[in-house]
Amino acid sequence: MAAIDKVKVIVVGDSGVGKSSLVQLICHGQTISNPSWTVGCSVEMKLHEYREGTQNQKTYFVELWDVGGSSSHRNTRSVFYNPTHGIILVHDLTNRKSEQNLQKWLAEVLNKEGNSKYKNHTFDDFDPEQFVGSTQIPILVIGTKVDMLEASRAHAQRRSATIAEECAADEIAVDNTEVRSLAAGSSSAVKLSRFFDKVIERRHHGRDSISPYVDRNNLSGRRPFSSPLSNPMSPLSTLSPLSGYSAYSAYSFKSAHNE
Ligand SMILES: Nc1nc2c(ncn2[C@@H]2O[C@H](COP(=O)(O)OP(=O)(O)OP(=O)(O)O)[C@@H](O)[C@H]2O)c(=O)[nH]1
Ligand SMILES: [Mg+2]
Repeated sequence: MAAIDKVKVIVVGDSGVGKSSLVQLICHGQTISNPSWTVGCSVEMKLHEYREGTQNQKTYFVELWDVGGSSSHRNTRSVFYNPTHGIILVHDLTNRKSEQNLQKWLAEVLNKEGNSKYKNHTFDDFDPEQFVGSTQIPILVIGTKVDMLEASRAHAQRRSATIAEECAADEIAVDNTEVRSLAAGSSSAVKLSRFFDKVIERRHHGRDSISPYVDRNNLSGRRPFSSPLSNPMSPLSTLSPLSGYSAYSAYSFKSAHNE
């Protein structure tokens, strides 16, 4: 059986916004009642049908790298960013600061993704519009805790332009405590699937792969990163490619969530 190609999507956002809950929902269609906070990074896998229903349909692995949002790990988490094939920016709809901080998260990932152009940018002078088109890294913005948002506040939240508008990225709002938030056929599920298709398109079918963000290692045709799956020593390598979902915490140390 031919190996299944994969892509790597980075999931970032402030601590407590709901990244791990979201990744569990995306990869396993389950909610987590009492998630522990993520120290380091936790990698979850999902099988995705690229261009489903067309003659180009093909199965890919999507690796979701759920990066712990705690600021105390800011200096070490950059190891998880290179390479990056797609970025999911997560904020808490009841916490406007968490949305404002998405600019910081985007700059952090893109800086560490090896693009010197933004190396010296401080967070304050970061302008996401510079990234539209030039990055080509597909971005998806996800607002969580929509269940906790009163209708009136939802309107208020939309006063200023959002990072999704500035980056011309798709945006979805979810309640991670409800499995039906990403029910098949829902607009959120369709946007998520379209985002994964874009990531795969650019990574495996890209026309101009010499973009500033191309995986450096891949210029020589080598595998862009040693995903746990490709490393025979990794517990993941024992996975049957047919397994629909698999959970693997590559770097996280689970501890009680200090709620
Ligand atoms: N009501 C509600 N609670 C949520 C939602 N998403 C996450 N939570 C809760 O928010 C808290 C934090 O969720 P996590 O998924 O651990 O957040 P995180 O972004 O992974 O946090 P770090 O690992 O510290 O970066 C938990 O108590 C979750 O149960 C949501 O959509 N609605
Ligand atoms: Mg987490």
